[in-house]
Amino acid sequence: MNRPVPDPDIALEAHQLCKAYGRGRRRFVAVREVSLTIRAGQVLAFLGPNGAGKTTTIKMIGGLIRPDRGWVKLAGLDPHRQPMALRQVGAVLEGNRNLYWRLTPPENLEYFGALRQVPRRLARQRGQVLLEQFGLLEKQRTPVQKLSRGMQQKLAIAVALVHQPKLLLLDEPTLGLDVEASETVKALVRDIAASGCAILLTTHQLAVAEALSDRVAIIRQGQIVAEQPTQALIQQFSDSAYQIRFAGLLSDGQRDAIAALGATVTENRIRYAGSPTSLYTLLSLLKPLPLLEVSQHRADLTDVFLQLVRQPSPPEPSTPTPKPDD
Ligand SMILES: Nc1ncnc2c1ncn2[C@@H]1O[C@H](COP(=O)(O)OP(=O)(O)OP(=O)(O)O)[C@@H](O)[C@H]1O
Repeated sequence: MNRPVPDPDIALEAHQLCKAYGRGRRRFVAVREVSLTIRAGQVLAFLGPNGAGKTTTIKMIGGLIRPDRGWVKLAGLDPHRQPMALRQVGAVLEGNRNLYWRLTPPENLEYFGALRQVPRRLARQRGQVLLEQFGLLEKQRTPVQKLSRGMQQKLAIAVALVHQPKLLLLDEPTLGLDVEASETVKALVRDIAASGCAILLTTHQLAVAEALSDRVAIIRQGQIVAEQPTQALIQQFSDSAYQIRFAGLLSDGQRDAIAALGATVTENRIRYAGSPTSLYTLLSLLKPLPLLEVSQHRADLTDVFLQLVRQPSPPEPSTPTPKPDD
């Protein structure tokens, strides 16, 4: 049988990953049948409450822990069987852990490049390009420990890119940064994706996830409960009804005419779920009362997230068979 040819556009494919910790009565299933796909240039926000299974999933993707069941492909290679697969991935997982504090930015880029088998000269060249792109050229001679937190974060991301991975794992990229540094890092993340690198973003900062992601996957108690394009998911949770706020008192005639259009009046508010065209008819019925607001409720990712993670618990599926090395 012919082997399927890997799709060069797919940077990450995780298929039905399962992982349990502990044994016997202490056995705990942390991740159940999690599947994720990220294409080149896409940003997937992987969200979930504390303890939902994000880190466990990411460790399986990064080849750090072996799944009990399921498989991972990084640009078509399995990180648990083909060590070359790990060259396809860059990671900024725990703050500034991937930096040497006594070394300068170019020395860090060269050192970590060498660890990833990038020839020294090439690492130096790429390092200069990255330092320029990330606005760090003027700090070339400053050891990392003397850089600001925002600069350290930018450098950590640059270091994760020096071997030109196809997938970047990015954990809380803007945590602890001020507004300006956050905006700079967000712009860089967009540039990295635009250059074709796929990004798996984990964060509890849902506004950042909403601003950066093309797709969102939400995990809860080890299971994916939503996986969709970000804007489509938000739209699904948004209310298309109009809210109209006015001042003054409605006459009985106005009330009847408004009710006849299917709108409901509560004190000085009207809720109207009809067509945008007949909205104008409704607004003209309010004349001459002053209009204070006409709006539509649009959900944000926080509304979506809270609704999804507060739903009643999913049913317990059968757990995977424990492995001897658990
Ligand atoms: N080495 C381990 N041994 C036993 N249980 C573990 C281990 N690592 C994680 N767990 C448990 O697995 C579950 C998932 O943990 P995980 O770290 O993957 O969650 P998370 O979504 O990354 O959480 P957070 O947002 O708090 O970082 C938790 O209940 C955690 O206690």
